[in-house]
Amino acid sequence: MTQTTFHSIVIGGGSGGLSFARTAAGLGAKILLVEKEDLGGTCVNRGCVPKKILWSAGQMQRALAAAHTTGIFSPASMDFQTLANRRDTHIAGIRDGFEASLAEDGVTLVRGQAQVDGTCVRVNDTTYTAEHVVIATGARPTPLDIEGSEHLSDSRDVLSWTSRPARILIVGAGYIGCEFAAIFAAMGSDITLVQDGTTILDTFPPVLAQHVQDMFEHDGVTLHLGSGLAAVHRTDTGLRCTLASGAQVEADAVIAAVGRTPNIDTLGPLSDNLVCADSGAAQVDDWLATNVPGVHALGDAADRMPLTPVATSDGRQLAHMLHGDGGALIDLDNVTTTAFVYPPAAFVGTADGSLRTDTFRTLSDSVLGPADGPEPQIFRLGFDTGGTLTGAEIVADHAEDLIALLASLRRSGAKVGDLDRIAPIHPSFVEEFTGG
Ligand SMILES: Cc1cc2nc3c(=O)[nH]c(=O)nc-3n(C[C@H](O)[C@H](O)[C@H](O)COP(=O)(O)OP(=O)(O)OC[C@H]3O[C@@H](n4cnc5c(N)ncnc54)[C@H](O)[C@@H]3O)c2cc1C
Ligand SMILES: NC(=O)c1ccc[n+]([C@@H]2O[C@H](COP(=O)([O-])OP(=O)(O)OC[C@H]3O[C@@H](n4cnc5c(N)ncnc54)[C@H](O)[C@@H]3O)[C@@H](O)[C@H]2O)c1
Repeated sequence: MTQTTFHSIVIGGGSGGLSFARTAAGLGAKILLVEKEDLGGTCVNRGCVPKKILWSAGQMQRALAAAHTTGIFSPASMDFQTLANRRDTHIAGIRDGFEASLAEDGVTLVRGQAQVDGTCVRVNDTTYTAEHVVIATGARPTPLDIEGSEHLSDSRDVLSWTSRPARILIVGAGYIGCEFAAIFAAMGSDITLVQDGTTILDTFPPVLAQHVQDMFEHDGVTLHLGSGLAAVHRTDTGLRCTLASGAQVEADAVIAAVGRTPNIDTLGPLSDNLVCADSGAAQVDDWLATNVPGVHALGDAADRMPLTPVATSDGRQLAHMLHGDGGALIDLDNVTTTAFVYPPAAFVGTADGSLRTDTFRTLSDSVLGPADGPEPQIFRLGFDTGGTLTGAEIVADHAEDLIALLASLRRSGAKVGDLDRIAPIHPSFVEEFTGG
C-alpha cells in the first residue's frame, strides 16, 4: 500500500470535479482526481447532454407534425435506435475529450471508488493524502420504495434507452418528470404524469408552472395531481400501475423522477463526520468548506443549487481560493434555470415585484408550432418599488438563452423603461416587450 501526496484530491469527475481539477492544475497545483464511473459525471453521461439531444429530436418531431400546415408534406417516421446511437457517439466523444485534456493539464486520474477519512483517501487499496480533499461526488436518483419497485426506471435508465416505450407513466413532476413527459409526448408516447403536490414544477414561479401545465393538457398528457404511485405489477400486456387514489393505469415503462440523493453516504468514514443539510448535501460556508478540517464540497454534493453551471463555477472558484490568489462564489440569487419542455420555461429572480408586473402573452409567428396553431408564449418582468428589475419569467422558444440576458440586465440594476429604449428586431418575439 503506497502513499502519495498531492496538493488537492478531488473525488468525482463530473462537472464540478473536472472544473476544479483542471483549473487547479492550471494554477500549478498537484492534483489527483478519483472517478468510479465515467468522466463527465451526470450532466454529460446521464443528464443534461443526453436529455438535450432527445429534447432536440422531440422539437423536430413537433415541427414535422405541424409541417403540413405550411404546405410541406413528407412521410416522417422515427427510428429511436438511430437517435440512441447518435446520443451515445456524441457522449463518448465528450468523454474522450475530457480524458485527453486531463492528461494535458497534468491531472493524475485514478479510477475507483474513494473512501475518505479526513484528508486521507483510499482507492483500490492505495492511500493518497493531500492538504485539501474536495468532495464532488454528485447525486443519484432517489428510489421510490413501493410494491413492484423492481419494475421502475430512473433517469439513468431512461437516458440509455434504445427504444421508446409507447405508454409511459412518470412519478414526480419536477424538472426531470416534466422534461421526460414533454420529450416522450412529442415523440408520440402516451404519457401519464403523477405528482404528489397540487402543482407541477413546484420550484418554478406559479404562473410559469400553470402555463406548462396548460400546455401539457393541450398536448394530451394525463395529469394526476395530489396523487402517488402505490404499486406496480407486471401483466401479460404491460405494467399495471395502481395509484394512491386507487386508479389503475397500464404502461410499458414507469419512471421514478422523485428527486435526487447527494452521494455523501458512500464515502467511508467521512460520511459519518460530515454535517449535512436537510437536502442530504454537505453544509458548506462561503469558501465551500465543510465542518471537517481540510475537506471542501461542491456541486450536487454541497447544499448549494444542483445545477451544472453552479457546479462548474464553484469548481473553478474553489481552485482559485485554494491554489490561486482567491476566488468568489457565484451569486445564487442570480442563477438562471430552465425546464426543457416545449417551448422551454425559464426564470431568474421573481417577477412578482411590488411596483408592477408586466405580463406579455403572445403567439409565436417565427416558428412552427403544433398542428392546430402556433405556440402560446409568456414573458413576465417584475420591478421593485424603486423600479429596478427583480425578475424575469419566460416560456418561449429560446427562453434558455434569453433568460441569461435578462439575468445580466437584472444584475446590472436595469430599471422600468430600460427595455423600451431598445429597438428590437421585427418580426421577433422580443418586440412584445422592447421598443417604446
Ligand atoms: C436527467 C437530468 C437532467 C439534467 N439536466 C440539467 C440541465 O439541463 N441543466 C443543468 O444545469 N443541470 C441539469 N441536471 C443537473 C446536473 O446534471 C447536475 O447538477 C450536475 O451534473 C452536478 O455535477 P457534479 O459535478 O456535482 O456531480 P456529477 O456530475 O454527478 O459527478 C459526480 C461524479 O462523482 C463520481 N463519484 C461519486 N462517488 C464517488 C466515489 N466515492 N469515488 C469516486 N467517484 C465518485 C460519480 O461517478 C460522478 O461521475 C440534470 C440532472 C439530471 C439527472
Ligand atoms: N433543466 C434542468 O436544469 C434540470 C433538469 C433535470 C434535473 N435538474 C436538477 O436535478 C434535480 C432533481 O430533479 P427531479 O426532477 O428528480 O427532482 P425535483 O425535486 O425537481 O422534482 C421531484 C418532484 O417529485 C415530486 N414527488 C416526490 N416524491 C413523490 C412521490 N412519492 N409521488 C409523487 N410525486 C413525488 C415532488 O413533489 C417534486 O415536485 C433538480 O432539482 C434540478 O436541480 C435540472
